[in-house]
Amino acid sequence: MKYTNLFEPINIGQLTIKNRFVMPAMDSGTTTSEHLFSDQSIAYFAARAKGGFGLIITEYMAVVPEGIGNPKEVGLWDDSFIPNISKLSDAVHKSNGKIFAQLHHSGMMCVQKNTGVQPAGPSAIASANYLEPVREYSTKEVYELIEKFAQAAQRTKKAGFDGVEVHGAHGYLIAQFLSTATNKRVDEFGGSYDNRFRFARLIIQRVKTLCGNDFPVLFRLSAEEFMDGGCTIDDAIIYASLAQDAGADAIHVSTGTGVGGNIVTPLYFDPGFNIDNATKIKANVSIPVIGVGRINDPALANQIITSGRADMISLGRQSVCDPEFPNKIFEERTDEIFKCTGCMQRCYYSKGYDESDVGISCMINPFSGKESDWKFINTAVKKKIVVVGAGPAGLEVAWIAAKRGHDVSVYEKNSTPGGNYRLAAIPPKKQDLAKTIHTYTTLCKKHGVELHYDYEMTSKKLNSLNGDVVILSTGSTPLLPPIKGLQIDDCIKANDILDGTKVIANQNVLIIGGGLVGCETAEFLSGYHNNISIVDMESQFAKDAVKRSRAVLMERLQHNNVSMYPNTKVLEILKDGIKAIRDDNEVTMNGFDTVIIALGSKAYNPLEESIQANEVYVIGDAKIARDAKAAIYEAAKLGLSI
Ligand SMILES: Cc1cc2nc3c(=O)[nH]c(=O)nc-3n(C[C@H](O)[C@H](O)[C@H](O)COP(=O)(O)O)c2cc1C
Ligand code: SF4
Repeated sequence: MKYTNLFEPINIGQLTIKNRFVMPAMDSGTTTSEHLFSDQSIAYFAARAKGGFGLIITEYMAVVPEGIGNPKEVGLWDDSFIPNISKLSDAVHKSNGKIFAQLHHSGMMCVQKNTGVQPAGPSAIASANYLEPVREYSTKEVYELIEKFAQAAQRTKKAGFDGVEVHGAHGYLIAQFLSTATNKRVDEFGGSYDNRFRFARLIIQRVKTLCGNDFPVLFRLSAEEFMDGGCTIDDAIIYASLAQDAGADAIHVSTGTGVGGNIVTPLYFDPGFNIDNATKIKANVSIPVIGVGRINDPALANQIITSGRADMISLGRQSVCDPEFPNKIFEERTDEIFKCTGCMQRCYYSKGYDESDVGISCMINPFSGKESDWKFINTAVKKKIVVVGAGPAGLEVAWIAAKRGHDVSVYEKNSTPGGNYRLAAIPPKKQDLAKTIHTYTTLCKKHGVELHYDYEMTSKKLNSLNGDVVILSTGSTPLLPPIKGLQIDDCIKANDILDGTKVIANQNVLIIGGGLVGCETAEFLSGYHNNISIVDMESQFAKDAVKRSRAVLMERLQHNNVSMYPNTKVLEILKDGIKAIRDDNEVTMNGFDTVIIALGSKAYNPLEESIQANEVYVIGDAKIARDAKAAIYEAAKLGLSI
């Protein structure tokens, strides 16, 4: 499908951007304690420009040292930063991309341990996140800050940047001035829309004065702040018009604040959820409007641009997940797109897999964030590689090894690839996980991997295949601990529900195990008019889920009237319920039609002992049952090293 409208050039002020794809500001996690971009940060941004993004916006950059929100935030407060940031603009320009710097000050969201000084903001109101006393900026200081913003912009211009984005979103300093929740000033910077906008207006105007009218200025704002007394879309429409009047060349419509949340939204928010807000703003201004928020699909991107709902689309996590998203669309290789699932597991809550795995990356594409480090090097010795199991780990290692020139075959016992990861796509709102598997199999086919399904591997068959290398990625099976009364052969497991083997409707259901699988199975079953209860011996349900996703999942379970019983250790499974210990008391819970087991999984690795190949690797859950993020990372590293 040719999505030609996405590749129409557009002007921001007098600057022409080659297409409609924007990479928004995102902390790369690889800047230095000297407040500089590292070689990896530069390689990371350059890869997105090379992948086709017409406009790259840097992660937020501090206009004054006391405004940093992140201890390693890149600085713009004096000229010494110019050589370092020039390297970034050069790298982006090499691929014909344009680069804007995001000008930032955290205001009341600063913390003293990072800045060394007491946080200050429009009013002496503490951030509910950090609970540190906040000082109110004097009127004189506000005027001084305006000058600092403009001087920072001027430095980016000297460093070859094509424009700046004034960060008026997400509850940082400028947004704090805009928000009725945080601006209670009685001088000319508070009390009315015009006054609350004065700080932003004077920054935009002063940037134009110092940098020239032809130096583009984007204004980013949050369409909704999701906090009591915070800005709503109606406020944002007014501020967007005021930004246009002040001389801004485009509006970037984001959402959320550090306190109200939803700057980065979990998978439960639908793709493109914020575009209606961009459209409302677009109806009230004549400058270009950029929309953002879980845009992860070519057809959706195209629809937004073609229908005129926004002028440009900004892809945060999708650009983390696949730096080549625009090029793959242009070259009609959409099946090869790594589609962001919204899981937040490796980009926002960036927990590396090992000590070398630092900075932003992606669960399904661990090459992201490794631009200066991981390379595909063709193999000098072509090996015959046999992979057993077509879950994400097996498929990932297969396509990477094949791309490097090995002869790779994958054998899968089921008729479809994906293993348990495929089942993880079944609960509501998790459909995008299915595309991960589709992408991996597409890449396998592209690089000549032979895929065999409905193939029950045995040691005899495996040895007769004579692989030089055998990779066992046979996944995991449900954990069934020896609980009294548990019928190992007959019990219903969460996977039986998710794979469609068992259909449970209009019943009283008890789920034993409140991990992510148990909770998501509860949500799935709620759609079949069941009355669900979950028990878990831990005090917290879905405790391993990322914070934001977990919070929304809990809200959704409450909305579905799922009853949750923490601190409940099952002693015995009865015909219609359980006997358990809760808070040192024995309790009986009965009257259930169905009891479902969701107690985790254990490695499934039946073949390792009898293999005769020289090189044998066990990866993913087959080694230790863990999450997909670890399995995929491990598989990618192996694929690059065989
Ligand atoms: C790791 C990470 C860091 C971010 N840092 C910034 C930032 O420095 N400035 C900013 O305006 N937005 C920041 N954002 C928000 C993104 O620009 C974007 O608005 C958000 O991720 C929603 O878009 P998406 O759903 O396409 O990811 C960040 C997002 C992520 C995931
Ligand atoms: S880790 Fe998850 S949310 Fe983040 S970019 Fe990758 S798929 Fe998207």
